[in-house]
Amino acid sequence: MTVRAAVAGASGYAGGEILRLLASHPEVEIGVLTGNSNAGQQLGALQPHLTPLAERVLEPTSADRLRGHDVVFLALPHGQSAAVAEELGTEVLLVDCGADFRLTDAADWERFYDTPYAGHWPYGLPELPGARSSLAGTRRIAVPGCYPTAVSLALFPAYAAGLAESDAVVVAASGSSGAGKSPKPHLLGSEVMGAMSPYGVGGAHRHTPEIIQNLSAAAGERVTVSFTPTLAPMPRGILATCTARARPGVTPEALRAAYEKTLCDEPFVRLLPEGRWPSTATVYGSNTALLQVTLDEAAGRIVVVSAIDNLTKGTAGGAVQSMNIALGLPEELGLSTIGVAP
Ligand SMILES: NC(=O)C1=CN([C@@H]2O[C@H](COP(=O)(O)OP(=O)(O)OC[C@H]3O[C@@H](n4cnc5c(N)ncnc54)[C@H](OP(=O)(O)O)[C@@H]3O)[C@@H](O)[C@H]2O)C=CC1
Ligand SMILES: CC(=O)N[C@@H](CCC(=O)OP(=O)(O)O)C(=O)O
Repeated sequence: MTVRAAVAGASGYAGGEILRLLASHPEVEIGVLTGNSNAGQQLGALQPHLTPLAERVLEPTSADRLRGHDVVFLALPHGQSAAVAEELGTEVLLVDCGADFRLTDAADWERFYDTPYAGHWPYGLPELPGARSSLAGTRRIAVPGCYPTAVSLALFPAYAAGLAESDAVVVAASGSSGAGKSPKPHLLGSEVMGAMSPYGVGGAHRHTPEIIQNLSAAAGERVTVSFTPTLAPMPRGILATCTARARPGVTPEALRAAYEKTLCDEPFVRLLPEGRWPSTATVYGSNTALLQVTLDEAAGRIVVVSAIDNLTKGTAGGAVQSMNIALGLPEELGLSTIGVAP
């Protein structure tokens, strides 16, 4: 099978990472690439690491240009995908890396985003209970946010096994590429280098309802989440430290056994051997989520640390993994679990 794929937002970080993966996907042929302010430019001027595609020219983003492909990846700012989706028929598989179709509750959307609620699509985190069956054969995929990927993979096994009380506390650090390529004052090199800074504190970050949605579905009851994101002086990576009160009687052995049982067949989630802890460097450029879990018996809390590359498993890798499932291809095709070191 040859799958012809277009990428809208090819000049951005997410679009660039999608192209890095598609360029070595054995079943994909790369079709039209679009941008906005950079339309008309050669890709080589914007994404110089994508050498085989350097001479490709970006077209303006429009449904007409994206039509006629088997798959269209949308790596556009929030609020831009719905209009494109409406114009493209259901014969094309649309994979949206933005937030537009992630939330099932319109009220959550309206609280955190400033465009009208567009609806929800099958959610592209295949590891969550029931996700693979909703992705198989679908023509619409909502790729999760990068923090929700790291946090949901860390905590869903504890909730699905009924081991955690329904309030979680998460502190996560992200590399600066999570904020996209367009210039922002707090992302100037001199502001980011040498500092860790919190933002979106106190329930204000828009990923909070998405994390709650995922953990509540796994738990079968409403889970509350206190989520504190921080910006770290690195280009890529998320390290999420996630804790929840353990249910009475939970032992370290039962906790570990639940994680082993839930994750043992997952190609892209790896529970590390006891005593080893994840780090962002290890997953750089790979589609792997690394996890470690322990029980802090004195505090009565489950502690899970997860590391992902925000652009790979946190966006483009998750998008390609979900595309593979939707098209009936082997889930691991075109995706590497091998990182880059040092
Ligand atoms: N960065 C990350 O870690 C993650 C990003 N995402 C999501 O992926 C999407 C893209 O993010 P990211 O790549 O980081 O952002 P960037 O700012 O790096 O890229 C944005 C892209 O969208 C294009 N664009 C901007 N405005 C418009 C518009 N009005 N109409 C059409 N195209 C437009 C830009 O084109 P041009 O440059 O030509 O102006 C560029 O190609 C976002 O929805 C983001 O939330 C999801 C998970 C993680
Ligand atoms: C460091 C940084 O700024 N990260 C981004 C999250 C990136 C991501 O996953 O987000 P989307 O929901 O935009 O797809 C943020 O906190 O807004």
